[in-house]
Amino acid sequence: MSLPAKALVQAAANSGLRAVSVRHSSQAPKVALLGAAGGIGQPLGLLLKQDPLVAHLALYDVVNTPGVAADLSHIDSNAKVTAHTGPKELYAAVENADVIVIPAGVPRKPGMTRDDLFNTNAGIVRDLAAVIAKASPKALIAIITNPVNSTVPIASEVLKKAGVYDPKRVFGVTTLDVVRSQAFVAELKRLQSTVRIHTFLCFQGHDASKTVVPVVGGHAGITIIPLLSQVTPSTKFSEEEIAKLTPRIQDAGTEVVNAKAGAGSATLSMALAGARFANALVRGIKGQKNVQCAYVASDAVKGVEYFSTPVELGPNGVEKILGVGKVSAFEQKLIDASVPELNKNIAKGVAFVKGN
Ligand SMILES: NC(=O)C1=CN([C@@H]2O[C@H](COP(=O)(O)OP(=O)(O)OC[C@H]3O[C@@H](n4cnc5c(N)ncnc54)[C@H](O)[C@@H]3O)[C@@H](O)[C@H]2O)C=CC1
Ligand SMILES: O=C([O-])CC(=O)C(=O)O
Repeated sequence: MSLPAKALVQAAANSGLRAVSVRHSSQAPKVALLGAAGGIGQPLGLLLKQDPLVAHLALYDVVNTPGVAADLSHIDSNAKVTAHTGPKELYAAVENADVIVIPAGVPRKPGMTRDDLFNTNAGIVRDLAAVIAKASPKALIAIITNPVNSTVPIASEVLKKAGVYDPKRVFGVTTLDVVRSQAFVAELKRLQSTVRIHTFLCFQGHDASKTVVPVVGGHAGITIIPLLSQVTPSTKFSEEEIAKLTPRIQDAGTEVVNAKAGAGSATLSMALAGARFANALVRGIKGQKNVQCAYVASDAVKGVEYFSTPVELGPNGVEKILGVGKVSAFEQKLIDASVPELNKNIAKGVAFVKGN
């Protein structure tokens, strides 16, 4: 691995990419969660309620918010919980928010692609972004709603139309791809390094909580590109392992959709990933710079306007786009193949807003 790439991954590890920080400051961050009563929203609300950095958790949904808020408000952590239901209460939910996390929208069923959600979810994200543009134009916006490759351009276009767009403040959440990659790599390498001493099995090697895998590109199919050449601790993979792991990571969302057999898509792992990313944004706001992979407006890769890479987060959102670093020939091919697919997804999102 090249030195800059190594430094980048090390920086990610050191920056607390994985850990929930417990440092307090005098600021009192407000986090608004839109889609709070859903499959992701409820466990994500639970995790955010327990994040010591969150002072106010504003829960918004079109249904069932009061029950979720009453339930969460009985947890003995410091975050104040407020409930906001229906479009009339959206403004109050997002007003003065530092971070807005959006898992509002429908999930996939078996046989669907993420793009099949576009017709329903594009309008949801557009309408939420329009209110955010008025009520909280400086908030950092973390979009979970699929298809992320298109919903991020949709929100961005709405903010542009309103004259308040700041490319450093709009994020597509790709943390689940990172979380999964870290889980799968650690599992594979832990199994490989299990040794038998007499009758005991001794586990050596990869600790999932210390494995760091950058994932770049976007958040659908071939646009999800795990950089296995940049794993830390430094890890060797055979060509066969790379050929198996890469599509497993790309199709991991579908693996969950199929296993849930019509009952939705990933919710629990996504809640963890969303909470980790929201915590990183809040830490950045508080001046604790840290590195995360996220799908943002980016010039990291030629010919495409939005791309996920490791980015440094700080008080104003994206402080620095760290790029893809040194990649293998295999990974470069995947990056090249992702560009036309991403451009299609981005153009569809942009046209949705401009045509309206
Ligand atoms: N970025 C990622 O890695 C992932 C993204 N997702 C996506 O997250 C989204 C949500 O998934 P789930 O929570 O499982 O779905 P869900 O159907 O369980 O929950 C969605 C919630 O959004 C609410 N909602 C619908 N329209 C709304 C609006 N206009 N304003 C506010 N809330 C609204 C619903 O009432 C519901 O409570 C889906 O689009 C799914 O594809 C899911 C997993 C991973
Ligand atoms: O696969 C889906 O539809 C939900 C999702 O984005 C994921 O789990 O990565």
